Amino acid sequence: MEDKRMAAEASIKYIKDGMTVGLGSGSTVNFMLEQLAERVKEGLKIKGIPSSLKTERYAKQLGIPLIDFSKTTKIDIAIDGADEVDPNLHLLKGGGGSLVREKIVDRAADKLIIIADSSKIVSKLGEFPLPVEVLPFGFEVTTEQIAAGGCTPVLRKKDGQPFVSDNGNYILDCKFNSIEDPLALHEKLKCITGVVETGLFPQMAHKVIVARDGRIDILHR
Ligand SMILES: O=C(CO)[C@H](O)[C@H](O)COP(=O)(O)O
Repeated sequence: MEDKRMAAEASIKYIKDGMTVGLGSGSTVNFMLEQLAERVKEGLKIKGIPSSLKTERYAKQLGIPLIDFSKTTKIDIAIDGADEVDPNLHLLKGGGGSLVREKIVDRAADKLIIIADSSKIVSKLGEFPLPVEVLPFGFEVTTEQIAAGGCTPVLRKKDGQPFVSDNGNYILDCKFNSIEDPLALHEKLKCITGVVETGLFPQMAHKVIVARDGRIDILHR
């Protein structure tokens, strides 16, 4: 937890006065929100665009000013977490189930900074089951088609019921073990009707701030 907090703190210096800031999701991002709220109290002027309802609620509770995404398409910087980061800075995300909105916000940003502890750094993506958001309609068929690609999709559940994303969809956690080509796999999955989005974020991160045993490393693409 301390490393997540450190990585979060190291990202704050990239947020400058006047910026529109994409706010990712997850426990590491929550540390960033807490520190950002402190800067806002000290006078930093920013507008946040949250990437999930959870982040929106927490940012509001902390007093971070938000702007309606329908009012702007320009995001200066986005700060987000990740479940896995490979040596090319390709990301696997969506452990918290917010991958679609995260991808929209992160892609819209001029710069995407990922904050993580060292447990997220891997040589190959895929040990963490890949979250794939699918439409509830016909999801059994979609599941079969995804499984034919060489993985075991498991419908994410919460309190015994299917987990429902902020967009009203289901999440399939797909264990691939090792993903050779993240971009190719993403494109293949996106061709399946019923797949809304995958948790693969290839070629998106500009910087990854990693904290390991109290030390910060910055990885660049
Ligand atoms: O992609 C995400 C949510 O959909 C998160 O960024 C990812 O799961 C990392 O979470 P945490 O910071 O809690 O380890």
